[in-house]
Amino acid sequence: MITFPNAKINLGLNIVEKRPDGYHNLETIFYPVPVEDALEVNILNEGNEKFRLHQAGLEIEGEAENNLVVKAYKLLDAEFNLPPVDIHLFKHIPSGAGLGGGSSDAAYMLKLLNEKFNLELTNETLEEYAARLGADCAFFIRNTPTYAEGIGNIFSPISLSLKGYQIVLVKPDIFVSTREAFAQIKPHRQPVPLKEVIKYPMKEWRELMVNDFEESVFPQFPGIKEIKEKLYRQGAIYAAMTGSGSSVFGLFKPEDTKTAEEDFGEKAFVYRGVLK
Ligand SMILES: C[C@](O)(CO)[C@H](O)COP(=O)(O)OP(=O)(O)OC[C@H]1O[C@@H](n2ccc(N)nc2=O)[C@H](O)[C@@H]1O
Ligand SMILES: Nc1ncnc2c1ncn2[C@@H]1O[C@H](COP(=O)(O)OP(=O)(O)OP(=O)(O)O)[C@@H](O)[C@H]1O
Repeated sequence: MITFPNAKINLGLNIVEKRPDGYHNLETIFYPVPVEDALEVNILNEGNEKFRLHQAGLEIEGEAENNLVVKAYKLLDAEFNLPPVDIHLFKHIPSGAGLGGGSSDAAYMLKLLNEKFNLELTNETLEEYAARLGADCAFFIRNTPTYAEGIGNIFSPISLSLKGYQIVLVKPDIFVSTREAFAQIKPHRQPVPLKEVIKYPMKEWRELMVNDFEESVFPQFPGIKEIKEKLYRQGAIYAAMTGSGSSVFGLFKPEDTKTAEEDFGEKAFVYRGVLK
C-alpha cells in the first residue's frame, strides 16, 4: 500500500505564552501544500526483524530507529501486535524547513497502518496517537485547513479556501533549530487575533498576519528575509516564513504568469505549485 504525505505551511504563527512544561502555546493556521513524500508499506515475509526501512531521495539525519515512520509503527504495534513490515520512504519534502515533513510522514504512517490492518481507529483516536509523536503531527490526520491552538494540537475547523492560488516555496540551504528559535521568542499576543486576520482580503494580510519567528530568525539569517522580499518584488500578494523556518512561501494570484522568474540560488529547494 502506498500513500503520499504532503507538507504544510503556517499562515500566521503567534507564540502567545510559555508553559510550565517548557513548551509554548501558540496560534496558527495550518494549510496543506502539495509537496509530497512517498511512503509504501508491505508485509515483510523474511528475516526476524519487525521492520525494515529503505530510504531514498533527500537524506534524513539520524538512525532508522528514530525515523518518525518507525516510531509511528512501534506505537501501533505495541497496542495491536502488527505483522512485520517493509517500509519504503522517498523523501522529497526538505527537513528542518518548517514544512512539517517528518510530522506528515508519521501521521500518514498511522493512517496507512490503520487501513492496511483494518484497525478501525477513528480520526479522533488517530489524532491522539499522532500528538504523541510531534507537536503538529495531528494536523496531518485530517489534513484540511485548520486553526490550531495549545502547542499546535487543539484544533478548530475554519472556512478558508485558497484553492487555485499559486504558491512558490523556497527553502534556502540554511538550518534553523526549532528548539533554539522558540528559546529566543518573547511570547505575546498580536493586536489583531489571527482568527480575525484570516477574514480580511489576502492583500491586507501583509500588514496584519505575522509569523513571530521572523523577528528573531531574520536578523540571524538575513538570507531568509531576502527571499521574502524577492517574493514580494515578484508580485506575491502575501509572503512569510513558515514554522520556525527556514522555508519561505509566497502566494500569487491564480492568473499571475510571472511567478517563475526570480532565481533563488543553486542550493535552494524551490517548489512552484497550485494550492488545493
Ligand atoms: C513551529 C511549528 O512548526 C509550527 O507549526 C511547530 O510547532 C514545530 O513543531 P515540531 O517541529 O513538530 O516541534 P517538536 O519536534 O515537537 O519540538 C521541537 C522543540 O520546539 C519547542 N517547542 C515546540 C512546539 C511548541 N508548541 N513549543 C515549543 O517550545 C520545544 O523546545 C521542542 O523540544
Ligand atoms: N520521516 C522523517 N522525515 C523527516 N525528518 C524526520 C523523519 N523522521 C525523523 N525526522 C527528524 O525530525 C527532524 C524534523 O523534521 P521535519 O521535517 O518534521 O521538520 P520541520 O520541517 O522543521 O517541521 P516543523 O514544521 O514540524 O518544524 C529532522 O531533523 C529529522 O532528524
